[in-house]
Amino acid sequence: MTSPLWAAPFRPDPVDATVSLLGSKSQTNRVLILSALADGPSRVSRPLVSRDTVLMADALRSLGASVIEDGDGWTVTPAAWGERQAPVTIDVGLAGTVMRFVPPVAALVDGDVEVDGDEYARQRPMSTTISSLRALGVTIDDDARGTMPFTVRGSGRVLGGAVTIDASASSQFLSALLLAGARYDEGIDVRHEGPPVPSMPHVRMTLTELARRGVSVEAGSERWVVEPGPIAAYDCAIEPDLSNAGAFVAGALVTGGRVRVRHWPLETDQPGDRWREIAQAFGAEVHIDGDDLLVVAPDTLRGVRLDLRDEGELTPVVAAVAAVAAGPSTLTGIAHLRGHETDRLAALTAEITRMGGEVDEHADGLTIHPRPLHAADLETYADHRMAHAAAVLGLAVKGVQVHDIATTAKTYPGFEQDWQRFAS
Ligand SMILES: O=C(O)C1=C[C@@H](OP(=O)(O)O)[C@@H](O)[C@H](O)C1
Ligand SMILES: C=C(OP(=O)(O)O)C(=O)O
Repeated sequence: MTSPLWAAPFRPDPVDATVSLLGSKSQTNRVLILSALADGPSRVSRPLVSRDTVLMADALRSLGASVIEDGDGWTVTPAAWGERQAPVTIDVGLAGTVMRFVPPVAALVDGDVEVDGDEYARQRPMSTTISSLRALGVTIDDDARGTMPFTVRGSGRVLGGAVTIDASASSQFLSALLLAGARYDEGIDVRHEGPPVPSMPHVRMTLTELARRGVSVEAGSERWVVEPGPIAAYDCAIEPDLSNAGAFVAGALVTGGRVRVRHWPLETDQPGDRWREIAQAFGAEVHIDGDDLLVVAPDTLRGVRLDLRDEGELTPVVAAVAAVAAGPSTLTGIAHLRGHETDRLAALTAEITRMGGEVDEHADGLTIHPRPLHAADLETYADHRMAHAAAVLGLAVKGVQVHDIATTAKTYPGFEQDWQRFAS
């Protein structure tokens, strides 16, 4: 590992901080996709501008849309879908939302669109994207391994109609088809067959954004029908990212401190809203104060038992808190995390163990037994949330250094500076 080590700030006494958050990655990338498919220009206020969302904007530009930065936001003008276009390659980085949401849109271009990404992105599951698009009439060239790179050979239109998928490895397979489906000739009628779909709040976020743009969707528990038709242009402001809020809530918890998170949305589809319940499960007091969230840590953190199937992306930071709690914690429902930025169950086990902790790794979760932890140099596996988890552990344990803290730029440019301020 060649990147410089970051000395994580250690805070032996309670933090007492107020934090404001950047915009939501998941909402920004949905809004970009839908604006690019809409029937006129849309303005996006306070978008997240980070690696994942810039990659999305660039991908949509490569497909003919325009995304122009102005003031505190972006104006998105749709592409002329269906027109002939020279071959392009889209770089998805390590962004699940880009690798899963863009191919169903790329199929609306008349031309070849190659989809590729970071080295580790080439290991993330993509077979459901490939097989579902094929079933809907799209030609795709791949090497039959169910991963990137592959080429979508669009003909300018997609027939659409009924398709059965297994979205148990990622809700993004389902969201992707729902986002583009209204622009297919027959719309889309998706049925899920298999173990439960994870991250259902993210699917609800997809449905909310579609409803705002006048798209008619019949949503069941295992079947979703999107009528063909226009997607209305829509101006919106992006909510603060509540999953990224988790690091600060966790920082308050592990130091026995308190944090005020500004502008916590009172109604939201974001899975990060569950931090209110998670903090309480660890023993904290949680209040909504005006439009802020206030979290006051207990003297002693209780161990927790949490099913995180719906909020899998919170797991690394929850696990970091669990590692310094007073009793054991069990996190379940998260087998799909093995296909995230890295195999997060293996990564968390390795890094907590590296600090002297004890973790039982299960097929679909973790049991974390608190042990006295010691300093260590923590790996982050190109995973922004492993970096957040490392920062939280470093706040609680003196001498932690973190490899590649810059990986946080995936969803949070400026994380190091904000964390330093929070910790001081
Ligand atoms: O649709 C989205 O914006 C996301 C869905 C979830 O993916 P999985 O269902 O693969 O967990 C989540 O973990 C990811 O960070 C963002
Ligand atoms: C799983 C995550 O990201 P992605 O959108 O790349 O899947 C995440 O942000 O925790």
